[in-house]
Amino acid sequence: MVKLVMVRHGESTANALNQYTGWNNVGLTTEGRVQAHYAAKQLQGFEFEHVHTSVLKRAIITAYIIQDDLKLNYVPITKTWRLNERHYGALRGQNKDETRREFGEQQVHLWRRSFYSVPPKLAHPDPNDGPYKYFEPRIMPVAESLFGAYKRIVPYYVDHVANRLLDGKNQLIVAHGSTIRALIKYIEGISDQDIDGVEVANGMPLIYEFDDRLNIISSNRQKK
Ligand SMILES: O=C(O)[C@@H](CO)OP(=O)(O)O
Repeated sequence: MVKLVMVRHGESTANALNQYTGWNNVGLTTEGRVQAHYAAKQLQGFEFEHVHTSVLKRAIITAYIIQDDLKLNYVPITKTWRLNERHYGALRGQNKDETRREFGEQQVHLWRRSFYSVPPKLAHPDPNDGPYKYFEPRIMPVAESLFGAYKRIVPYYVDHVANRLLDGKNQLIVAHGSTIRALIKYIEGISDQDIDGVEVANGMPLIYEFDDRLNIISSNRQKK
């Protein structure tokens, strides 16, 4: 039996302001740090061979807090743009309630939770500097549906996480709401329609136990 644990970062400053975040690189609130420590507390005794996170600091800081609390700072960590949150395009930085008033509840729900809906696009991609400067410019999105994010997330999971699980080594992913929704969809084989109802809370470890062919033996995911 091998375990995969996925944790959404603790509350970010943008979460606290009810803003769309996506690839905006915001930090954790005090409450977010508390949630990261709480996640570690839930994972006492869990040992993992590798940590996977995004290049966004809210996830990286959460991962470091968990590693530190579990005294597993030495475990290798990979930071990859492929595990970044879904890119929210021109919605990023906007208040979610204000967009509900402007565009209606239904449109906002589609942007936030449907598999194929693409949020309004940026006129131009951001410059690919900072964490993205060694990647070819075409990786920079102007907006992503969950499907768009899924297409870049799942290949990373297959090549860098599933192979290690198949080798019997526990893995920890510390990432984002939509990144983890995409992975839940892939791992559980959830339909394009039903992924709409899947939510991921900040700092609550999602634990899967697999057999040696990566069939799910158990999971603590609460289903509606
Ligand atoms: O703003 C975001 O990037 C995400 C996660 O916080 O929000 P939503 O729940 O709307 O996908």
